[in-house]
Amino acid sequence: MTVKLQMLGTGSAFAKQYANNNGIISTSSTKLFIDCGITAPLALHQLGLTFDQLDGAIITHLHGDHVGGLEEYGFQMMFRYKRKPKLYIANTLVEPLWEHTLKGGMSQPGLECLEDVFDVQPLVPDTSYVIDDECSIRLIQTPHIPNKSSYSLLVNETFFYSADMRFQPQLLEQLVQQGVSSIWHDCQLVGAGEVHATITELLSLPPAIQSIISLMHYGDERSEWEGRTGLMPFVEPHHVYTIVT
Ligand SMILES: O=c1ccn([C@@H]2O[C@@H]3COP(=O)(O)O[C@H]3[C@H]2O)c(=O)[nH]1
Ligand SMILES: [Zn+2]
Ligand SMILES: [Zn+2]
Repeated sequence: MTVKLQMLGTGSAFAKQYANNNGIISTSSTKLFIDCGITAPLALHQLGLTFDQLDGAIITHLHGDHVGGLEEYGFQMMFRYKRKPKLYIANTLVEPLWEHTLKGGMSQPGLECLEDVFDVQPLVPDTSYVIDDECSIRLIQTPHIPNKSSYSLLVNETFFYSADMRFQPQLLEQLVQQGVSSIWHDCQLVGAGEVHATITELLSLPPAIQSIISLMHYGDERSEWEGRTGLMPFVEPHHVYTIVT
């Protein structure tokens, strides 16, 4: 049972040296985007991949660096590849993703809801879903923007992918106690962490937790922080990581 994760990009929403923090999670039989932001179509192309090589996407929340590539993904799959990709998304985000994000560009006769474009798999948060023999996923609602739903992702109950979330030391502690052995966390290197965890906050975690954290969703200042992130390495874009063995 092996699950791999390759990041198309590891950058913050405003980063220009690193593409949006979007990944491709894969098992021997399934390949899914984790988020599909503005830069995802180009980043995918630069990796030598095409949309039809993926089975679908898992979506964490509705910011452009996480969903801004879905219009092109949906249209390419519809008109070029003639197949509906799976869209794993929290049940609370199905309607807003269509009404507030995609409808303006995608609605036309025959395309009137998200289900007309994607094979929508609405996920109930805190519930585990089997993707295939090797992989299960569970969404956990985590705080990001006040009054907006946003989710982190637990893979096989052992790998935690924060997506975008504020510093939640108690949650991280609890996850470790429940058996999580690897955490990929978004990280704001400069400025106040209003909607993301800052590096200063993450550096305050006990060494035992830091030692299982890798940093993603970082800004273009990354090079100034090499060697200054405690026990927490940066996730490298394009590197293929085995996240579950
Ligand atoms: O209240 C807010 C809302 C947003 N923002 C910025 O806009 C970005 C949107 O994508 P993101 O969630 O990856 O990162 C966010 C921040 O960089 C912010 O600083 N404060
Ligand atoms: Zn983001
Ligand atoms: Zn966000």
